[in-house]
Amino acid sequence: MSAAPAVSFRGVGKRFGGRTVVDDLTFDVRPGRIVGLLGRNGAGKTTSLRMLVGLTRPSAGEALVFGHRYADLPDAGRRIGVSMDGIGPLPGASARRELRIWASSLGLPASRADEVLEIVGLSEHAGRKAKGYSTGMRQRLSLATALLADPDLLILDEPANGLDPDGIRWLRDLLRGLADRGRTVVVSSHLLAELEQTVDDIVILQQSLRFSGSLAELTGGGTERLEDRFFELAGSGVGGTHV
Ligand SMILES: Nc1ncnc2c1ncn2[C@@H]1O[C@H](COP(=O)(O)OP(=O)(O)OP(=O)(O)O)[C@@H](O)[C@H]1O
Repeated sequence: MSAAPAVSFRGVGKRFGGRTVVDDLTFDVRPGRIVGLLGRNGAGKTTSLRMLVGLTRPSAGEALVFGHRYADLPDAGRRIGVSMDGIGPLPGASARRELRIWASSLGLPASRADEVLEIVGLSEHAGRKAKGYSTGMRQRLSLATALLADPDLLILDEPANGLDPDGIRWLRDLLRGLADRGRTVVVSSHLLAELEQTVDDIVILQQSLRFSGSLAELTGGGTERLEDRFFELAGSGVGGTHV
């Protein structure tokens, strides 16, 4: 397939102070794929996603969405949906009101707020203040925000955190449905078993790139477990010998 990549990291590096936290990261994400970004705590996943959406400036290389830096991509706010800590509606008003404000800033009709609340299963709680939401409900609200403009590319940092088993299953179906409609999803997660059931492709990051390719390629067509391959490629952890 010759479609231009939805996401390209080209020699991306990031240093904070004198410390390198992302080193020479290069990989592409093809449109219509669900890609799992995998790495231990502190591996540089969030930093990499933040560089992709222009929230952190790379120290080297470039992180591109649809061939452009985020800041230079026309209509970036509508083409790219982001669910990440620190991005999303402020929790002061009701979820519906916050989403309506967000929709308006994207040039979308207010009715879109109720549509995405329905999609993420929050319709019943739409009138409640988001600051009273549970962790899982906040996660759903963050996803609702990312989905508002029905974007071409979704960038989701740990979207399964706080979701119950029903929520995790729902998220999996949601992501698959989006990919079936040609959308691209980049999702970071620690939940290896969950990722194994959800993604097409895997990127393993441990400061530098350890693997980029299809899940099938990584697991020998399912003959090896993702968890085993992860430990082989990411090296031994610093937090102990048991998982
Ligand atoms: N603004 C910052 N200033 C200094 N160091 C930072 C900053 N942001 C991140 N770091 C450091 O960069 C490294 C990578 O952090 P990052 O949040 O990208 O990792 P992660 O893979 O997302 O981890 P986790 O799975 O724990 O969320 C960490 O050592 C972190 O402390």
